Amino acid sequence: MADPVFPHQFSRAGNTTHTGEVFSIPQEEQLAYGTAGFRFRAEKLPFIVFRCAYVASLRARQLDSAIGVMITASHNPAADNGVKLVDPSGDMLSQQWEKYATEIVNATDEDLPSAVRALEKQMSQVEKSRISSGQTKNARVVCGMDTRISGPHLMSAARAGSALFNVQFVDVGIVTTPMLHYTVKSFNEPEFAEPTNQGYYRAISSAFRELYGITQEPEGSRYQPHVIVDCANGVGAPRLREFLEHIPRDMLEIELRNERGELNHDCGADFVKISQKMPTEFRNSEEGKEGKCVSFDGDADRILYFRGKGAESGDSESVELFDGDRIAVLFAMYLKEQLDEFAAIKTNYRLTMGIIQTAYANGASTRFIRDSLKIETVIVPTGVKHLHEAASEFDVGIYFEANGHGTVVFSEQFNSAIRRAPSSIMCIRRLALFSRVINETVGDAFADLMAIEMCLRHFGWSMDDWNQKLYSDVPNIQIKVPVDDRSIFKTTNAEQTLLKPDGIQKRIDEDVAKFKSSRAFIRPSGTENIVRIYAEADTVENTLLLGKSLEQVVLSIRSA
Ligand SMILES: CC(=O)N[C@H]1[C@@H](OP(=O)(O)O)O[C@H](CO)[C@@H](O)[C@@H]1O
Ligand SMILES: [Mg+2]
Repeated sequence: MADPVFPHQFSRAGNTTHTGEVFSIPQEEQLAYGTAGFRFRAEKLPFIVFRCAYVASLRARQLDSAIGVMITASHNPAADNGVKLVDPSGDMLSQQWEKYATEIVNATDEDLPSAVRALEKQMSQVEKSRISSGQTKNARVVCGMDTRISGPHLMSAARAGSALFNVQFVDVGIVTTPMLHYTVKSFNEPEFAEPTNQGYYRAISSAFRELYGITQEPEGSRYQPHVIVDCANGVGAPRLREFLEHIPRDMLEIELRNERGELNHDCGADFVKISQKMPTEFRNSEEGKEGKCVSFDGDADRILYFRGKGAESGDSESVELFDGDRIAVLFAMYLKEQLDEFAAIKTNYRLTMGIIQTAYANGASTRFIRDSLKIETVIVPTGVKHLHEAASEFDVGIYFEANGHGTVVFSEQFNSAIRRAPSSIMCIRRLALFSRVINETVGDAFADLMAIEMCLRHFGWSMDDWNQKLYSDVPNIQIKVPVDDRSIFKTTNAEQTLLKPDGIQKRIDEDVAKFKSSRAFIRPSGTENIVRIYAEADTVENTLLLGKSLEQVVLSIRSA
C-alpha cells in the first residue's frame, strides 16, 4: 500500500489551531496518554487528534468494528481540550493500544511514516488479509465532542486522520462522553440499542419508566422527586433537556441550572467536590437542607448530590456532599436486597457482588460496606480503567471514585440468570430493569441520576434519610501541591504508600501517628502537574493540621 499523505496543518511543525494560527510542537516533545487520554491547552491538540484518529481507524480495521474518539477535557478549564479512544464494547481503550497511540503521537514528523508502517506490522496475517480483501465493512471511527469552542476544528482533524485509510467516519456531534461510549457499543452490538442519540435516550428512559412502574414507595415515604441540576455549563445541559423529553414530569421533576455560562467556572462536580461549596446560581437559602441538588462535570460522566447546610448553620456557601461513595452504597443496598431475594428462590445460582473504590474513598464508607453491609470491597489505583477491570471480576460489580465517576457492571452469568430470564418474579424484574437503566460502559451522569432516584424512591428516602441511615463521613481534605517533576514520586499499595523519594513515607507515617483515627497518603496526579495530598482525621481541625503538615513534607522535597 502506498504511504499515506499527511496534511501539513496536522503535523507537529504545521500544527494549526482552531483560530487558524500555526502553533508548532517541538519534534522532540514527548506526550503521555494519561489517566484520561491526552489532555492539554486546545492549541496543542490538532496534530494529536489527527494521529489518534489514525490509530483508531487502524484498530477499527483490525477488529472490523466501530471505535470511538471522544474530544473533551471534562472538568478542565474551557481553554483546554483532550482526546480519548473507546474500544468496541464501549470500554476504555486496551492498554496495549494506549501504548501504540503514545508511540504514534510521539513520533517526529519525519519518522511518522515509518512509525505508521511499524504499527501496521503489529497486525496478524489474518487481520491483514481481511483488510486487503476489503472485509472491513463494519470498521468505523465514531467521533463525538463536548461544547468547547475548539471542538469542531478537532473534529475535522479526526476526520482527516480516519480518512488516511478510507475508514468510515461518523460524526455524532456534541454528546456527553458516556453517550459516545454507548453509541460505539450500539454500533457493534445492534441488538443493544440503536446507535444514535435517540437510541440511547429511548433505551435508558424506557427501562426507567418500566422500573418506575413496578417500584412502590413504602408507607410513610419521605421521597421527593424534585431535583435541581448544575450542568457545569457543559454538554450535559442540551443533551439532558432532550433526554428529559422521554421522562414524564410526574415521575421526576428536574430543573436545570448553569446551562450556558463559562464551562466549569465556579460550578460542576469537580468544583463542588474540591471546594465543598455551592456552585454559582445556587443559593443556600433556596437549596438549603430541604433541597436536592446534583452536579455534573463538563462531559457529564460524573455526578454528585449535594445540599446547603441550611440557613440556621450561618454558613451560606458550604455544602453537604453526597459523593461517589454514598452513591455506591445506595446502589449496593438496593442490589443486595434483590440479590438476597433471588438467592432464596434460586438456590442453584450464586451471584457475587463487590464494590470497588480508590484510596480517596471516605474511610467511613469502606468500614460501613465491610462491617455493616458485609460486602466485599476492593481498593485499586486511581483511574476508571482500574476500577472497571476490578469490577468485572464480580457478577455485579459496583465501582465509584469518590468524585462521582462510577457505574455498575454485570457478568455473563448475571445475563443468563437475570436479563435473559423472562420472569414475573419481582426481584428478577428489578435487577433486569436496573441493569438497563445503568450505562455499563462507563460512569454516566444521566443514567446514574435515574438509577439513584429509583433507589431513593424504592426505600422512600429523603436526603436526610440517605445521609443519616448509612454512615457519617469522617472529616477529610485534599490538597494540590504544584511540582516541577511529579515523576520522582513512586507509589505502591494501590497508591497509598510512597516508595520514592527515599524516606518520605516514614515522615508521612510519623505525621499520621500524631492524630486520632487518621489516614493519609500522597500520590502524583496522572492528569495535572501536581502532587495530591489526601488526609482524614477525627476532627475538621485535626484534618486540616495533618493536611498542612504533609504539605510541608512535599514542599521540603520540592525545595531540596
Ligand atoms: C483524586 C481525583 O479525583 N483524581 C481524578 C483525576 O486523576 P488524577 O490522576 O488524580 O489527576 O482525574 C481522573 C480523570 O478524570 C479521575 O479518574 C481521577 O479520579
Ligand atoms: Mg468527566
